[in-house]
Amino acid sequence: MNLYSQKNMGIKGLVESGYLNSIPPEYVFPSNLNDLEVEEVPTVDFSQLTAGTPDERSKAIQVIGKACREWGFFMVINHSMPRRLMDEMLNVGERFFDLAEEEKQDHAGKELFDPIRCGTGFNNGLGNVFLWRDYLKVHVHPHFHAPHKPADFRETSEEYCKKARDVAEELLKGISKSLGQEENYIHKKMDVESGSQLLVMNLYPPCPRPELVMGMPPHSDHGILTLLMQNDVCGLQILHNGKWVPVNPPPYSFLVNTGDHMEILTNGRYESVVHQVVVNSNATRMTIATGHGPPLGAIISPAAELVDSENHPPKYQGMKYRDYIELQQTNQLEGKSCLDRVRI
Ligand SMILES: O=C(O)CCC(=O)C(=O)O
Ligand SMILES: [Fe+2]
Repeated sequence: MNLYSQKNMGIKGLVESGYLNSIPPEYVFPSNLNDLEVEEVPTVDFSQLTAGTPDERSKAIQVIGKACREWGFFMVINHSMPRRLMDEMLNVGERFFDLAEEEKQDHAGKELFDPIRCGTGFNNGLGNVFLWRDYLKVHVHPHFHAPHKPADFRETSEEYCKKARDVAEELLKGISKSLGQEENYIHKKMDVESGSQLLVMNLYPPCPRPELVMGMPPHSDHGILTLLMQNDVCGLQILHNGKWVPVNPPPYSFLVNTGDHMEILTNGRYESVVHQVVVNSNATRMTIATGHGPPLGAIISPAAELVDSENHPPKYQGMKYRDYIELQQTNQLEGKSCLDRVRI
């Protein structure tokens, strides 16, 4: 089988084809798994943030602020997304990846900003290493899109994405407060109302030699905030104080992280954090992320309120969000190398 047909088939197709006697060399990824550290990622109780007593609310805001300063990642429990909907979303995602290759090809291999794009996670064709991951990416805000198959994808994902926005907006209020600003501060600065929202479904099939491959290489997310849920299979690792920390989120929680545009807006107070995905030999992992960002045409610079020319001069220059995404996605993903391009 040649590389071309592997790319067309996706990693799921390759794994299920029965051709996989050994790991094709294009998938072998240099290992960085020597420094694993077990640590507890902070947890935010969403119900205390949104419906708690004033005391509970201010404690929740403190937890968020500390998590953003020290981790850039936190788990969210007791949130407003119905469990039923999380199950339905995983189920419809699974059925999307189960579609015949020809049906998925309707959405495959198109341009970066096409509303619906699916494919297999080779490193944008630039690097030589392929990733052990198939994906579907759908632009769901300000204009909603959905693949036409499975038939219930549209209805389920529309409800899910809307409710994910609600959760993200409440968290952004808490984050704004934790910065000492009024609750709609980030909302206004980033024009979240007409902001972009991207739905990403990731499928990581089992791999006979998981230590040789990578689900997703170390990277930071380009937007403001990412909300991630997974089936019951773990694999995400966060780079924290120089060590990789594996994350075990409780069932039905969200794993939330701040992206590069949060770092830019807050002038580095809340940094985006590098994370990666490893795979395993016995179970398929599926994750569903919604990435929340400013409008594609917006240029975000460090906020005047968070800059002071003496102690905190601006650290980043503004770049149109669309150009930033393009820069990140058309270069080989490597840690925070994209953010370095706008660093002053
Ligand atoms: O699948 C995961 O656990 C993380 C995915 C991710 O980092 C991303 O989609 O940016
Ligand atoms: Fe990510």
